[in-house]
Amino acid sequence: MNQIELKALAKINLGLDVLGRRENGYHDVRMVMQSIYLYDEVKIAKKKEPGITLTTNLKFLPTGDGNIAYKAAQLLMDEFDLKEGVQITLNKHIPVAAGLAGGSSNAAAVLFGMNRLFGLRLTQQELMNRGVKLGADVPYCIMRGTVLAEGIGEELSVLPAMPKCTVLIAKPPISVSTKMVYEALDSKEIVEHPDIDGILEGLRKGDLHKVADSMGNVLEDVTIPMHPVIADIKQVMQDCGAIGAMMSGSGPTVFGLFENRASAREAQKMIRDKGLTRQAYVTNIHNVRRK
Ligand SMILES: C[C@](O)(CO)[C@H](O)COP(=O)(O)OP(=O)(O)OC[C@H]1O[C@@H](n2ccc(N)nc2=O)[C@H](O)[C@@H]1O
Ligand SMILES: Nc1ncnc2c1ncn2[C@@H]1O[C@H](COP(=O)(O)OP(=O)(O)OP(=O)(O)O)[C@@H](O)[C@H]1O
Repeated sequence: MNQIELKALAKINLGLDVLGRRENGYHDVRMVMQSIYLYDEVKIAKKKEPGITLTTNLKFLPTGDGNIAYKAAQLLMDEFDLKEGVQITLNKHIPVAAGLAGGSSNAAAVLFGMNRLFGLRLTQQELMNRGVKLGADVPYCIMRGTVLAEGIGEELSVLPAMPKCTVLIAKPPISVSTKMVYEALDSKEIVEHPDIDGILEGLRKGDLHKVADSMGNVLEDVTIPMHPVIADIKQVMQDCGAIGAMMSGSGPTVFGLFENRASAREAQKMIRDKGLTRQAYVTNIHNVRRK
């Protein structure tokens, strides 16, 4: 095998609770993660010359070790003393710095792909142990599907699959720093914790409405006051019949869950017409899980 092509899926957080802060600044979380059918195309090809070269369709992204996909390749190359080099091609469709784990998912695809390409025989857990060194969302992006994530996001338990529905993603044209959002949370009191157990119960019963009614994200309390457009987008989604609408991760992307695809399209159009953002996409829950 000389090359491998992979889909690096985006994630949304159906629930995101923060339980405490660790001495190193990271936070203990309790999150319900879900893959969606919005993806970057990641191609990894062996090349004779040693080293890593990376190209991407987004000119503003770093192509050296500032790119998390490059870092992932470097990690395996150093550990296994690989003599051949790799050419990584990223065709990005997932919005950047959005709360959709785009970079983490690219890194996960590189770890998974290089394990195959070079016959490294690492188990999924061994890949995830390496992934967490690159970012807290990387282990989940290796596993995918509907998952409870605890610890800093790396302790994963598989959940019953999320019932199928249409997902509208809308990313306002602002960038949010995940580090800054978690830091800002430290100076706030968390008044209401999201009902993560309610989401788990909804998933066990296969009850989409129970899941949607229980959704919550404590990081909204930090990001929304800074960027009220997030609340405006949620409102449009709700007005158009979303059964749930919430910010994903540290934001600023908002996702809406719809039972009816036409309503999702209507919300997409209204979000664009109101000038809230052009980056609005209709997609689906995607329950494929890597084993
Ligand atoms: C917001 C989420 O995307 C929700 O899934 C994740 O919790 C963040 O995952 P991520 O971006 O892969 O996180 P990392 O790249 O490891 O960390 C970025 C920054 O977020 C903060 N961070 C991240 C994860 C965590 N459990 N606690 C934190 O406080 C840290 O300040 C860190 O410097
Ligand atoms: N392969 C990559 N894809 C996207 N961004 C990357 C990549 N490599 C490095 N970056 C940098 O990482 C930063 C965060 O990008 P990313 O799209 O992963 O954020 P995110 O969606 O908020 O992720 P998360 O939900 O895991 O916090 C950007 O500022 C970007 O410059």
